[in-house]
Amino acid sequence: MVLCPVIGKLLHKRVVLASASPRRQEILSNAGLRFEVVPSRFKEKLDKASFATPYGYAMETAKQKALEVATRMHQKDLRTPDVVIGADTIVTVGGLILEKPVDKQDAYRMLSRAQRCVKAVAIRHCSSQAAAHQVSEFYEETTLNVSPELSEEGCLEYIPSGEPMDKAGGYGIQALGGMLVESVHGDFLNVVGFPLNHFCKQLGELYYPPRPEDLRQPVRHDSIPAVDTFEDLSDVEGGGSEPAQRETGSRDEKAEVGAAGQATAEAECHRTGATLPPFPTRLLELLDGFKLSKALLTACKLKVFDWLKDEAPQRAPDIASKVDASVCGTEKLLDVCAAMGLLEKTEQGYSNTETANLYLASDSEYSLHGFMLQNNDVIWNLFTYLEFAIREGRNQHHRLLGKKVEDLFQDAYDRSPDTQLRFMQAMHGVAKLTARQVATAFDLSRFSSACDVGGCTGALARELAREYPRLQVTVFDLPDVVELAVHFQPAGPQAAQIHFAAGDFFRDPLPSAELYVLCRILHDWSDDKVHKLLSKVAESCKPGAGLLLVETLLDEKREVQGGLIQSLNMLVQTEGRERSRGEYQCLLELHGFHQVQVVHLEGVLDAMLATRVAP
Ligand SMILES: C[S@@+](CC[C@H](N)C(=O)[O-])C[C@H]1O[C@@H](n2cnc3c(N)ncnc32)[C@H](O)[C@@H]1O
Repeated sequence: MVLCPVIGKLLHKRVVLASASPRRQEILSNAGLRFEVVPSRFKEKLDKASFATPYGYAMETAKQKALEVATRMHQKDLRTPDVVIGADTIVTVGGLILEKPVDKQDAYRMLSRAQRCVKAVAIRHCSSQAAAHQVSEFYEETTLNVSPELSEEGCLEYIPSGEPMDKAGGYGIQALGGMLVESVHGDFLNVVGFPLNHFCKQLGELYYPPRPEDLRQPVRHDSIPAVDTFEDLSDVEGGGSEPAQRETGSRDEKAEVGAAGQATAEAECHRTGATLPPFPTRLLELLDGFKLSKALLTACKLKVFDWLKDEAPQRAPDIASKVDASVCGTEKLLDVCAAMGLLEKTEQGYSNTETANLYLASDSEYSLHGFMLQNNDVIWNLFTYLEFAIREGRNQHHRLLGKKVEDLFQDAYDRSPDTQLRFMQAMHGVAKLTARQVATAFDLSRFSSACDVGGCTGALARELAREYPRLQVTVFDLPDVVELAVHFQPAGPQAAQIHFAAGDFFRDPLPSAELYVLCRILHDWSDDKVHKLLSKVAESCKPGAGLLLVETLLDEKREVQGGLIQSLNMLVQTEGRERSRGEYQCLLELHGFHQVQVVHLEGVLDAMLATRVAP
């Protein structure tokens, strides 16, 4: 299971680890990364004196390792991998790179001082042209403190075990030497084999905008002192009792083998407060997400933001009496709303933020209040059955309502004007936010008539009419929707361009038009019904007619979470699903619509325009 979403970004890429280190491989594959192992043959003979810092030396070595593998693979099978990961490890004391101890005195000198384990990592993003490769690089540094009680005597007792004599830094942390380490400051996995946390953050910076908590731990370049002299490192870090290995595995890898030893179990034994894993802030935020949503929805349901709109700040008891709720409960709710950035809290009391005035008050022009209520009263309840939805692979209306639901729109909701109106308010709020983008995604000026099939309140029709003053738009929807649509139609010059027609798009003829619009319609329905509806639209079209489709395309490059949540939403709520661009393209072509153009809109929607060709 891939827990770290950013690792998932690499799942469909050809990733190569330029290292034979078993510990490094274990850490990366435990994190869910899929990769091939191609150990680098780069000879670690760079002139250390030409680098200002040990970090610089390690970094260049890591980069060269990745480059050597990328080049060799390209030459060998003419297929450059997508990503090559190279790494190099050094251990320093007082700015000097440690070698294997030359004698027991040297071993004692090394053992009795704090050591820094520095791992440099180069992530090479390959293209077919080597010169165009991009390299992201970072290093991670972990300090190992040896127990101050460590006596020369204790140390000298340890040295004859032989362990320190072939390890860079003088001991193996997972072996006997772990007894000497009192604390580890920094990433423990960095010492074991690979700085997984920093690696994920680095990928996150590439694939997602950095989150504030990702930036919390400062990079510590300046904590690495300059180096005066370096010894030849070829014998260092090797776990060096097997010099023959040096040809195939790098000193870096052997350092890990030596350091990591019998990893996990012993790591547990030696774990102290300083070696605890990072606090799972993001995970706990995710866990709390449903409580925050419910607080937002409850504040909307109680119309808190209506009472505070354009008003002077009010105190909790005043609001409590207006919303008919307890003072202690209201105060807690208001405080959470303030923490979420929806209210401002001052000495004078609480007031709406701009966001609340714009979107959460029920009478604002771009109000999402209806959408919030739909989420609170219907979708929330459906999501309590998410586990069943996942197990059964279907929506959960039958469980919520305790009856069989054949047609989502005609059977699922009770068709009382109140619930119908709430649904329409929800659709209206979202449609108003996106209608302008939809209306302007393509040049539609060649059409003189349009039919918005399932056009609900006419929010999109209005924007189409505004954008194209000679366009006549018919909104086609179920009879009870058309009846209530009057509540959403403001007067204005566009009113004369918009007409409503009642009917069932699966059964009744569609109004004739040069352009048909299906906005957020197809994703509600099974493939069978999608074919049925597209056949009806195709039958109603003359050659040259247009079909404007607005949906969330699953495979488009966008902020992933929104599209995927929408997909889950469709599973829980509808008979349908979100589909990929390829799937829609096939559907359109099957029904005689060609020349498909796609425009990505802000948020999760995409618009596709296709032209009906002669059958
Ligand atoms: C998800 S809403 C989308 C509304 C609007 N297109 C938008 O993007 O805001 C689906 C719309 O299809 C309408 N609808 C559902 N089944 C229908 C049917 N059989 N015939 C006509 N309209 C239908 C619903 O009443 C609703 O207005």
